[in-house]
Amino acid sequence: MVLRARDIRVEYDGERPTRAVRGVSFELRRGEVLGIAGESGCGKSTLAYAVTRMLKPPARMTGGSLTFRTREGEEIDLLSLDEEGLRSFRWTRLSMVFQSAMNALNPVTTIGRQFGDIFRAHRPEMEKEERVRRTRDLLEMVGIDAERINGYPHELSGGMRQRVVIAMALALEPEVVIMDEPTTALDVVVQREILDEVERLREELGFSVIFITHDLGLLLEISDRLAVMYAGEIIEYAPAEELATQAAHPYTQGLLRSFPDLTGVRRELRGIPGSPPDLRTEPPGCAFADRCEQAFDVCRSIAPRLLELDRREPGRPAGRWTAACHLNDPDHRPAAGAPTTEGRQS
Ligand SMILES: Nc1ncnc2c1ncn2[C@@H]1O[C@H](COP(=O)(O)OP(=O)(O)OP(=O)(O)O)[C@@H](O)[C@H]1O
Repeated sequence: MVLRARDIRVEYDGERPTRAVRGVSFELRRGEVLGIAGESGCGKSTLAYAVTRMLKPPARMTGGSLTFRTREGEEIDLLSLDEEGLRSFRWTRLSMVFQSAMNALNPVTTIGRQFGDIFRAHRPEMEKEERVRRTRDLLEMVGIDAERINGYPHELSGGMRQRVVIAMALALEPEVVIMDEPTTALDVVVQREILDEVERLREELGFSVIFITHDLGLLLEISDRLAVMYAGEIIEYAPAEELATQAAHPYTQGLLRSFPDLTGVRRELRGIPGSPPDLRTEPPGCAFADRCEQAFDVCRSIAPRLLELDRREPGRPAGRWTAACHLNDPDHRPAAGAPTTEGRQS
């Protein structure tokens, strides 16, 4: 384990507060890619900002704990770090790449100087020569000509700028990199090249990744395990490979039906009808019930718990599979043969 989040809760203050993250727990293992999927507005980015301690008002963390275990074995309570502690923690232990990150590069400063700023702040002992050498290495590592060190961001394409941002995130050899829609703004070919690059670097350098996107197909390809979010909660958490064929939660099943089969088999594409609930409200029962084809009476009155399922993870003994759906709960699911469908409300 490198990062453990327990019962994270985040609200956006307001007349009626938006409860954007509602008790999320996960454990990131060393060297793995953990994918976080879910429709727009389900709280993925808010969770990423909470984990990196970058939430700004009106967002407020109202509960939970975050523990980081360093490669030296020391446990750090991230919520107890002060500004100074956070500054040295970010970049060196954990770094972030956000969707618009490529636009965050300073337009009037050379690429080399922007890397230099990171090294000067975190490795003050580094000589100038060493900083330049390291920057050139990093640029080449992400497939950019080292001569670009003296260039400006506007001289680079969007894909190249995003590569620069990824190189910066890796500059101090962090143990965890959080990527929130890092390639969404780029065309498919460039996106693929960058993802292949990230995968290669991860194998070479051994960092763990939390990868956030609404693109479930992409996540199934690149993740070891996947957490599916709905209305601020993780509703299924499972090994990615198996999730594609054995999803336990009707919402995950719906997401899987919403994009073409990776093997190219033609099938009818059906999105999930309806839209996610307003996160300022808190109706009883399962947040997905109104959109669920398999909902039954209990779903509208009792919120399902995230339960461990009896699923095997071949070759991965430590694996766990959890889902929050009454259909998987022996205490609630209808008896075999009984009707399970009330019919979807429209
Ligand atoms: N600054 C804010 N003030 C109030 N509510 C906010 C704010 N930012 C986000 N929210 C709300 O918090 C909820 C979660 O948003 P969030 O951006 O985390 O979701 P997401 O899954 O990352 O979606 P997307 O992929 O569109 O970014 C949404 O209901 C959103 O409207």
